[in-house]
Amino acid sequence: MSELKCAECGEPADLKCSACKLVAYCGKEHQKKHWKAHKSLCRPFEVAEDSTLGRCLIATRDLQPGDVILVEYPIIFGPRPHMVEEGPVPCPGCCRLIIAEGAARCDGCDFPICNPDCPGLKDMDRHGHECMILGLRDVKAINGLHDFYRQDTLLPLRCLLLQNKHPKKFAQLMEMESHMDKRGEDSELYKDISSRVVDYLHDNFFVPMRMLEGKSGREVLKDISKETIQKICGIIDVNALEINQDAEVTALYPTAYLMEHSCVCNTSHTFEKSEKGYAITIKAALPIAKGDHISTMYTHSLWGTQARREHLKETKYFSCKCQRCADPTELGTYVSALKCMGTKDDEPCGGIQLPINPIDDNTEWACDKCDVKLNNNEVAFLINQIGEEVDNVQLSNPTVRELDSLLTKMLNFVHPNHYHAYSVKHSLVQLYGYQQGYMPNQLSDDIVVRKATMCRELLDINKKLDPGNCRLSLYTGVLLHELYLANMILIKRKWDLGIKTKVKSINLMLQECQVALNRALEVLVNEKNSPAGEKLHSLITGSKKEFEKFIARNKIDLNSKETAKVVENGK
Ligand SMILES: C[S@@+](CC[C@H](N)C(=O)[O-])C[C@H]1O[C@@H](n2cnc3c(N)ncnc32)[C@H](O)[C@@H]1O
Repeated sequence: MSELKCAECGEPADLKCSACKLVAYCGKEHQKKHWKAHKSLCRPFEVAEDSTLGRCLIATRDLQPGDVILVEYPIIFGPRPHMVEEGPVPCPGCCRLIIAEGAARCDGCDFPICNPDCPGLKDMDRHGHECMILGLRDVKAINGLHDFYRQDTLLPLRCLLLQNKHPKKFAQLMEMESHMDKRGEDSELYKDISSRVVDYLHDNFFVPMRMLEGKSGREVLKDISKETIQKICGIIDVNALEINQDAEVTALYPTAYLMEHSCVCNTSHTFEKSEKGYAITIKAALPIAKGDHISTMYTHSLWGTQARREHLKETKYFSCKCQRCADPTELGTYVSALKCMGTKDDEPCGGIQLPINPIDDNTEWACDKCDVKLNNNEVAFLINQIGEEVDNVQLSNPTVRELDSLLTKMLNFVHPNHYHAYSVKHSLVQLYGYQQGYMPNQLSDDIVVRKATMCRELLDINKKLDPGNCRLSLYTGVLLHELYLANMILIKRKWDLGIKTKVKSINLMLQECQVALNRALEVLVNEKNSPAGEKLHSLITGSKKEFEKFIARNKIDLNSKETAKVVENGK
């Protein structure tokens, strides 16, 4: 007789839910009846094996945007595994950034901490367990804190510690892809991890640990081999997710890691706060049909194809061939397009250069108006040079004038939608109206119009690159808010001159403001746990109240005929 019991009536059952295989029923009728209760728990995907992707997730039923696909807790989490040579470091208890010099020290291991009452210090799922190992080194550092207390090695150590405390979780972890075949002993990465992680842990903590084990006759950790530590570092690099809330945490999840990459992914995810154990919730961001692959994005949506593919190859060891990578125009955005330098009848030809086959690393770039061709390396060289200049200017706290002139110079070489131009324009729209000399009352109408136009252009790019608002919601939120502010400057100027809603353009701008503010709050829903998202959300909520007061004070009817038109277009 079946050991399974029907989830509806408790009678013996042999019909398992085909989607999650976690519950069973005595028959179809009870399965149907139980669906309402089971729906939110049922996992709407199965794990499949693909010859290119490895394991991946396939939808087992149709999903609509907003449908929950998965909620789960991490197997392990800890401070980001990147070495910090100077500047703030994460507290091992809570991962919040602290200045190590002069910080309080942990009673158990002497690592710099945020404060002695940090609850994570004694928590065995956070610092508590590793502290026992770290405390075996009896030397303390006064100077050279960054070399001596290496928070970047704590996550690999926490992974190693799972083998005794949570052997099942350790086994789950070790099943993940590490790509050790591509990170062999001769690779720079292997050598770097050998000295940065393996030797550090061995020399400082595992040598005294083995001595103690010898004396006590009790084994603390079975496997501390360099192969296992290297593999764990590979697993972290390939599978871990970054949680950037008020602390910089890196976590590994038991199922979420199986999502494949796509540059136009169909899910979004959010993390609960530290108190709730950093549970991840993955939701459909676009309609997903039964049989579709469930995907996320491993790289930056606002990089061009060359940069994204190179990053994926270097860090995740595969060549992306997704719909966006395969399209020379990148979904009609032209974010990698160049201006052709060729001439026709002694005049600039006015054409644009695009890669002939963007998923071929040796592709040529051809002009749509003349015969000039460039090779991929020449393009990479030019784009890297422009990128370096953009980074240098952006880091120097630039003035509007400096950014404007950088943009003008850059537009001799790249399409106005190029991602480097995008980055400069995104900064500019946030400086017009804020920087001395460019305060709202100092801006000419032309500049305000320029700000609004840039916002609309960048929003159009965001919509094409990230239709499900999975990755660019903060960028989109900022742009929608700046569009509202630009419109309001123009509206108030015209209002003061007595030109009111009779004028169609003012009506349209008012309606665009309303749509922009509502949409901005909508797109920020998934950012509620990020400090930047929270701040922006409250700023926009304030603007919305201001806007509503303006509408009420001036008795404006936003429901005139054109409203429907604008709302439709804005959606
Ligand atoms: C986080 S893991 C995903 C799970 C993995 N497929 C497995 O079987 O464990 C990331 C790895 O999956 C593979 N992968 C993910 N997305 C891919 C894609 N779009 N094309 C090719 N390989 C992909 C790559 O090997 C990549 O390093």
